[in-house]
Amino acid sequence: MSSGDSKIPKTPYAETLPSTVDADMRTKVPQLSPVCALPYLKLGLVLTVDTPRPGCAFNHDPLKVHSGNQSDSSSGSSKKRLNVESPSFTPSSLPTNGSSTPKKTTTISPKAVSAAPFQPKSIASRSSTSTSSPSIRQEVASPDWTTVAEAQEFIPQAFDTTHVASLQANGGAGLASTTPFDPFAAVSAPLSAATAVCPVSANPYSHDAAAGLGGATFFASHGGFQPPAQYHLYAPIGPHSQNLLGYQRNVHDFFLPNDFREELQKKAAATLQVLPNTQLPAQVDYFHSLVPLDLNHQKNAAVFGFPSWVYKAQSSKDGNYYALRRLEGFRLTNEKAIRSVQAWKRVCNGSVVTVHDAFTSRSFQDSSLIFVTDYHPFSKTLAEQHLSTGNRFQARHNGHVPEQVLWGYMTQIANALKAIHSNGLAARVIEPSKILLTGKNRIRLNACAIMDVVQYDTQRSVADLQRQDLVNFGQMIVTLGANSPNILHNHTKAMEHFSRAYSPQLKNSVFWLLNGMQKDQDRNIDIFIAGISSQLISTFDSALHLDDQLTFDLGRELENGRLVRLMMKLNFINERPEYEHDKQWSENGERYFLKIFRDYVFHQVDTQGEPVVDMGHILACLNKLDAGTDEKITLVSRDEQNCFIVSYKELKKALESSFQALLKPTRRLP
Ligand SMILES: Nc1ncnc2c1ncn2[C@@H]1O[C@H](COP(=O)(O)OP(=O)(O)OP(=O)(O)O)[C@@H](O)[C@H]1O
Repeated sequence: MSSGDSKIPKTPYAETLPSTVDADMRTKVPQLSPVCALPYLKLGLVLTVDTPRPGCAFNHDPLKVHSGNQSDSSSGSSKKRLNVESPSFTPSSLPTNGSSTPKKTTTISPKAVSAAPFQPKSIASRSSTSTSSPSIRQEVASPDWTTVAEAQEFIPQAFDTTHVASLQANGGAGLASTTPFDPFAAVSAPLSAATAVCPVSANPYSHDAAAGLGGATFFASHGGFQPPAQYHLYAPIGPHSQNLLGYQRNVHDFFLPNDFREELQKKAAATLQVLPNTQLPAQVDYFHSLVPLDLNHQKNAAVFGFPSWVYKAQSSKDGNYYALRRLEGFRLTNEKAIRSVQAWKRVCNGSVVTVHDAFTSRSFQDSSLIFVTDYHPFSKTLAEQHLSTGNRFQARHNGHVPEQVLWGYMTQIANALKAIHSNGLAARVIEPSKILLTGKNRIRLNACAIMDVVQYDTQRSVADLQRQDLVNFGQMIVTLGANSPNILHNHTKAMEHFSRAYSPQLKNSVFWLLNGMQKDQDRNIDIFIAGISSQLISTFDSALHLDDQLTFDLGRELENGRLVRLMMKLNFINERPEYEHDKQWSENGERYFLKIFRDYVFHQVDTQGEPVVDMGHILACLNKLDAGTDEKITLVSRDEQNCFIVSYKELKKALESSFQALLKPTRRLP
């Protein structure tokens, strides 16, 4: 226990919880009177028992935590306090935790035992022969996978092995068997989609013709035993804490990780930020509450030909927040120019900042062009991150950009360009100050659509502009790789630096992009994407890992919302002043139980009369209430003159009926 204590991270909830709570989640387990013991159903704890007084007060001793099968030979005093006749709680689905102590499995009703066990149909035929299987648990836990081995071999539907063979036979131009495919080293033949298509093969996981419907039949009800949902039992989802035993949890298991929570809160704060006494217009078309996002006041017309300013603003149409980019002093001469934004609204891609609208405005006492895009709170540009422009992040981030980070950026920009080019558009601005970093290594192409309006009359074709995108893309990577905004002024030096600092594959890819305008071979974003496919896979894998992590984090929060709703209900009911100073409402009947139950949950005191602040107790009690368990607790009135023994099941019933009574328009007390 003591070795684990030092590893407990600091509480992220210091502002909402006393500092003792965090460590207490694992170590402070109070001792309870026999009837009010065992509140740790959710935490999987079995407690020592003490009976100091009838009020269910905690006799607080942080070191008295025991599993049901642990013996504490070191503490004679704790043994004395142990009342062996007290019922010990054993969660029905809790693993034995390495203990050899046999567990009783009497929680399933006789009806349930006779019910058919759940089996995927694909293995049903095999296991149906083994009718001598002794228990449900064994059947479910050890399906016979030999049946799966007998199934037809899985072949992805859009992939044909003959395709690989034909490529290899074809001089290895497309796919070499030993060396990785690099289209930038030599002229490459793009993979033909037609050759990649093969007849649809059978899916071994489907068990009938309807399986093509997304496996819906697999999950359909099997009509047998449906175990009741046990929301109050928290299943551990990896990654797991190393220093905790199976029955232990700490407070971090129930909430988002600290840094993630902090990041989200900063984003929320940035979104809600307002600027009082500002000189900015109160209203710009249908936007209000403008907050400038630029880091300095220097006018810079280098990118668009007009000085540009960025503001956060709230829409009065839908109440959402947007980023407004204002081009100062722009005069619209051709109505068609601004209509080109319509095509950009259709570009919906995770690597592009979505464009919503564009209009001219005189709200700034001049003629301005305003672009409305998604607002990404707390973001910064790649220039701010890597090139020491701006001032917030200067010197802190201005180091060598690791190769994997550059590859990550390249795959995301490639993704953006793929979406833009396939919509018949060109980005036209790809440079570090116009790429937003909205999360860790997560970037989005910003300021799209603007050049299509301000340089509407360009004579260049879309194909030409798309090839120019490739060149701009390459230049941006070289600039980032050199950590210098002006490196491109000396082209040879830039290339030398890049070749020294990065792998040949990265260098070849970038050189290929830089030659985008050359007509020696076909160059477009699709060919580029095919060439960096191995990097795409590694970026994809990272994205999957992140997805797993977020799902895990979400799982931690999942039940918290349920508990908050429960607490809301309790507080709706308890101590309503409109009923004759509360007496008629809560001093009688079932609502009286709820009232003193609230004391039992939140207002425990120890033998010295000191408040017990233990979140584990609260979580356990509320979960049992929500589940309506049969466990009984003793509730003692505040004057200690009355004592009630009620089960959580009864309390749950009381909670529901009282809440329903509140919802009735003309409430009549039952
Ligand atoms: N859609 C957006 N959501 C959130 N913040 C944004 C958005 N667009 C821009 N910003 C922020 O606004 C600030 C100014 O952006 P801008 O594109 O003008 O960069 P800049 O470095 O000022 O470039 P320039 O010198 O060309 O004006 C940056 O800090 C950027 O992070």
